Amino acid sequence: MSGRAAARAIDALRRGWPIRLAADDGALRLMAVEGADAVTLAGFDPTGCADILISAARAETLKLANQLAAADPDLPVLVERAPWIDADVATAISDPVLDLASPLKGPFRALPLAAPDAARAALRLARLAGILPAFFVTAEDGPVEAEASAQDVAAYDDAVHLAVATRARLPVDASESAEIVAFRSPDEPREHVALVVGRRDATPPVIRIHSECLTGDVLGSLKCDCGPQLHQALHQIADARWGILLYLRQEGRGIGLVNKLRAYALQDQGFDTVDANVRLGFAIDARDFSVAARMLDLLGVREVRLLTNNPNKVAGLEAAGIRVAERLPIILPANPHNERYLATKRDRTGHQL
Ligand SMILES: Nc1nc2c(ncn2[C@@H]2O[C@H](COP(=O)(O)OP(=O)(O)OP(=O)(O)O)[C@@H](O)[C@H]2O)c(=O)[nH]1
Ligand SMILES: [Zn+2]
Repeated sequence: MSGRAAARAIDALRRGWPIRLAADDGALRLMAVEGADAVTLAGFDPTGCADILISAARAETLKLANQLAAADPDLPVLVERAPWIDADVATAISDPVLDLASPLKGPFRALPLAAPDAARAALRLARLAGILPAFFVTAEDGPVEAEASAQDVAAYDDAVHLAVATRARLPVDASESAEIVAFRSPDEPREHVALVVGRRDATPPVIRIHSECLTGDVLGSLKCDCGPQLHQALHQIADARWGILLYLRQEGRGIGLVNKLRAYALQDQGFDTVDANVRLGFAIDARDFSVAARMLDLLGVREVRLLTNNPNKVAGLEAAGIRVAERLPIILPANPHNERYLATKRDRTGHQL
């Protein structure tokens, strides 16, 4: 297993280069649909017969999902490459944001999937690369820029590889007595940080697990509650005896900034935050809280008082071996732009608001 192989495959996909992805059930030669054009597609697939691999949810929107009585409703779907499907049509097939502007023609035909495990790994790789989960696929051989296996993909963002990179004193607005600790893993580029506030003692710290939200944390977006929650959490932590803010680089609940902004574009079309993620072909929440548990472990913390309204965060942390002695709510007033978002969190993802 090699995180490095997965890192190379992710890099290649983001650049529009072909890769080979192998699993126990077979191998696929893949190129991302995102960013492909007539020239790159002809280079990848000179005979024009590469099929298109998409998520089950996207296949459902395209009325394709029930063509194959699949035992597993989450299995990716292979779309046959009809002669009229060029790079532009493939782009429209892969990107639900374009549905209103360019209604899809069809009819599309689903093909049996020869290597389901490799297909699943491909979709996971797309999420890690922050691209749309859609690929041109050929089963036969051809040139590739990188090769990885499903095991490489699974190992890539395993929290076990995280280690403390460095630490320094960092006085902040909420507390002058704070230390920042940065974490790195060898192959995965996202650098997570912890801010340890106050004087450590034997009591469980008050902690907040905050997932990066560029729009909310930096730009003051009113679409979510992230920015105000971050600042409120820092103050609640500073008011406690001691505490820790974990800042995880899991933007957009783990789908990356660009895909989150695609979800926002779908929300502009009327979908809520849950349906927007699903329509894009991602899980409702793709975050991995074992990262938070690993960071706490490296800080020598086994038991916490967790600031959250999200029962899945409590469950995720406990499943990863951290005892949650208490859940502390963190509730802020809504504004007209995030009212629906907060209602969706309450009604569809079990947030206790
Ligand atoms: N995909 C997606 N991500 C979003 C959206 N709005 C906010 N986010 C992301 O949601 C994450 C913030 O969630 P959190 O506040 O940590 O967690 P939570 O699940 O709301 O739970 P709490 O602890 O109760 O706040 C950040 O990564 C945001 O970028 C959205 O509409 N779509
Ligand atoms: Zn946000």
